[in-house]
Amino acid sequence: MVIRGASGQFLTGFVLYLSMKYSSESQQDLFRLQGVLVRDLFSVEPMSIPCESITVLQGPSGCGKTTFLRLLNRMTPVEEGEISYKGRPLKERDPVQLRREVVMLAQRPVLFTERLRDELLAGCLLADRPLPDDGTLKRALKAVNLEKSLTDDPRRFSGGEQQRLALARIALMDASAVLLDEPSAGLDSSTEEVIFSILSQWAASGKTVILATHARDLSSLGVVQTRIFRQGVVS
Ligand SMILES: Nc1ncnc2c1ncn2[C@@H]1O[C@H](COP(=O)(O)OP(=O)(O)OP(=O)(O)O)[C@@H](O)[C@H]1O
Repeated sequence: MVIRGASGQFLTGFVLYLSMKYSSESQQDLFRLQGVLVRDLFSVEPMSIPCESITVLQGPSGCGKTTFLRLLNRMTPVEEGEISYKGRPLKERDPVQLRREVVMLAQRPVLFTERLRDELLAGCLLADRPLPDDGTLKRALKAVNLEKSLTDDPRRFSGGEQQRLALARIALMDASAVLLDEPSAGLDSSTEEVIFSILSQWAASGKTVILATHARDLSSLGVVQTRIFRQGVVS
């Protein structure tokens, strides 16, 4: 009786340990970085990026923020160290599928078409998702505070409007993580605030947001973890 009880307790403890380990690696942390070193540019202290969080990358121009973002969707290969995504090595992931889940928004939004409707659908086509109807597209525009007709030409939009269009396009893709390279660069502070509060809503609704920014006021982003590039080390 005693022996069975003891072994039962051990087994329960062991299973509990395994399930905690599994859940901490695959559910709570979307990315884990260990021993990552990029050329002579920077090294990364061991870090994790939790699911449904906002991580802000800060540092002077040229320190490697864009390069860091590109590591996370395999646009830049990891040469030293290891990055895991959802508990599995990133290098084992199919890059095309990975970039449907971990979507990157470049510093200047790339426009593919001459009609707002097609522009919004372009993300879904890339992500191989069913195409939403006009009602869904209009709701996505409303969520980013963009009052435009679906037949408008996005090439005539202002920089801030194009940036919000790019956010709506990403929202429709239903990505698990979004990498943003200075999403408010060159925009006024009220547009920056709108963009940051959209990112905050994304994190609250289940997306993981990682952005490089020079912005000083991060209050409209809500709770963030900040990673600073200093003297070749990201900590
Ligand atoms: N593919 C590449 N091969 C070699 N060097 C590169 C490559 N891409 C960028 N670099 C260099 O790596 C350094 C870091 O560039 P990166 O764009 O990551 O910096 P950043 O912190 O995002 O800068 P900024 O704030 O100005 O956008 C720069 O010196 C850049 O010239």
